[in-house]
Amino acid sequence: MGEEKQGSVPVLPWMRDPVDVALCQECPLDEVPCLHPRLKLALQKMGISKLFPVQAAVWLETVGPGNFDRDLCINSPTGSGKTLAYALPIVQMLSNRVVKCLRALVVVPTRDLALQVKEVFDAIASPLGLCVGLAVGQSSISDEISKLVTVPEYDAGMSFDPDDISLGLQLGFQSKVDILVATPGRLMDHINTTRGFTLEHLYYLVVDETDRLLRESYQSWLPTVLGLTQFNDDHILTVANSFLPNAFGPLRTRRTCGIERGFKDKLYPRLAKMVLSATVTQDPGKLVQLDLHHPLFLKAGLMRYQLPENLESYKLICETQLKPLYLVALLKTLEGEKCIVFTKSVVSTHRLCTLMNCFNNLQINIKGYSSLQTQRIRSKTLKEFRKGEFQVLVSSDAMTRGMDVAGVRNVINYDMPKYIKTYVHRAGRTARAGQTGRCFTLICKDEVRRFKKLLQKAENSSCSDHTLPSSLIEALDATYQSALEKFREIISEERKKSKSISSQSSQEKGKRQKSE
Ligand SMILES: Nc1ncnc2c1ncn2[C@@H]1O[C@H](COP(=O)(O)OP(=O)(O)OP(=O)(O)O)[C@@H](O)[C@H]1O
Repeated sequence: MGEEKQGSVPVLPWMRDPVDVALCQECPLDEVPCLHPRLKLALQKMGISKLFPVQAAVWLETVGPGNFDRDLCINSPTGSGKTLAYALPIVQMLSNRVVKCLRALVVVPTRDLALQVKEVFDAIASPLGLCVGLAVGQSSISDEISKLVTVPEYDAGMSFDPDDISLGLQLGFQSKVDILVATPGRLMDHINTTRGFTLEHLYYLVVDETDRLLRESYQSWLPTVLGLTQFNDDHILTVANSFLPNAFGPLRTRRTCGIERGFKDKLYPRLAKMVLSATVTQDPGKLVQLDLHHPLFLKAGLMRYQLPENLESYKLICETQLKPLYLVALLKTLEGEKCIVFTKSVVSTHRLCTLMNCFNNLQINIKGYSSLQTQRIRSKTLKEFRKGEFQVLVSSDAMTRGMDVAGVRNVINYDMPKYIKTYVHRAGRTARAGQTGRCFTLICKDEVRRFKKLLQKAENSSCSDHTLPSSLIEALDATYQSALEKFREIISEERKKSKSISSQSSQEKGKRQKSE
């Protein structure tokens, strides 16, 4: 995760004059203008009685007087409720749709985040009769397709010639979903190969964790999506209309460059976009890819990066070789509270988990969570963590963007983050939705200055020293030494195993090459 090079004054003019979300008040549901009664009921069922400031601000710019006239770029702290901020207006706007077709696409960087976002949509969209789909590659592609598209009867069993997608054949397909939550890779699979999957009727595009998604191009998903939603071909529409006169009916969404929703004398809807993150990029080269229309920048606070209001940050200074010992001591003092421990890489995550599990009588349940694991294992681990079946989740950064786990009271940076962005996203796994939380960072003396400089880049970042009783450290020392011995044995076994596997596979490769 690289830090951007430019200074803190944004280059793009629309970023220099943001709407301050913090000036927006929380809004009780009774006072939310035009809120659909069933949407209100669904929110109440979720235990929500008022909109958070960012949700109220987005509502005003979308459903409210703003009427989606401008695309929104939203920079609001972790845990401030960005998911509902974009989900609510989409569901409200689609609540009076007559025919089901894919109208809203939400793109997120990871599968687990997609599952989380889908759950939020399900809770508010189902009561309004809207269907939400998932394209994340969790199940087989055919299974996913069967949940996304209805294949016309006349077409069932017909073999598919990809060079022969005539419009007539496309017409009988029907979307089974109104809203789709997708990761970029699987989205591209459907765009490229799933018959009947079309973005032609799309009204709303959400790019969540925008800065992360813009960093990686994922098979050019963004230009592809934008290209497909600017579809305009009168000839094809004429053919379509003569083939099945009422096939499109109220769905017709011809997109023509320069014809915009909500602007005078403009007849057809444009694709409305909402892009969000707690750390929105200021890089004009990246932002331009989103092709935002008259963008409105909604931002909380004065500084570029903001930590949650009720977060307390602490530094715990210790010698590098004693870090595992201090971590165990710290966890013991946290007495069973849910914690996420962040390391610098998947390898460090594996090693730290292994070492921690070598401690005799630790009485703390620890599990690793990383991209080295299969999706099934990761989902299982996350489920157990949510249920509180174990206390400490050890992870590296990539997988935890946007993760919302109730009751996480502490975040521990076992390795100091290199960038403030990383600190913001890690620390943001706690102190969510106005709750309190603590973020501890383990550092050695040499890192103190660098750490202070890093935190100065964020609002609400005051950081005190945290000390542990020396008696506790001394008491744990012998256990630590024996844990280290066990750990070395395990690691050397693992090395031997991986060496023998790699020599076996190179022998097999050699044999294959000889026989060819
Ligand atoms: N209006 C509300 N009232 C009460 N709780 C809410 C409200 N809106 C959201 N929440 C809760 O706040 C938590 C954080 O919301 P969400 O995950 O949308 O945050 P976020 O801003 O997207 O954070 P991140 O930047 O980390 O992704 C969730 O548990 C959500 O259920």
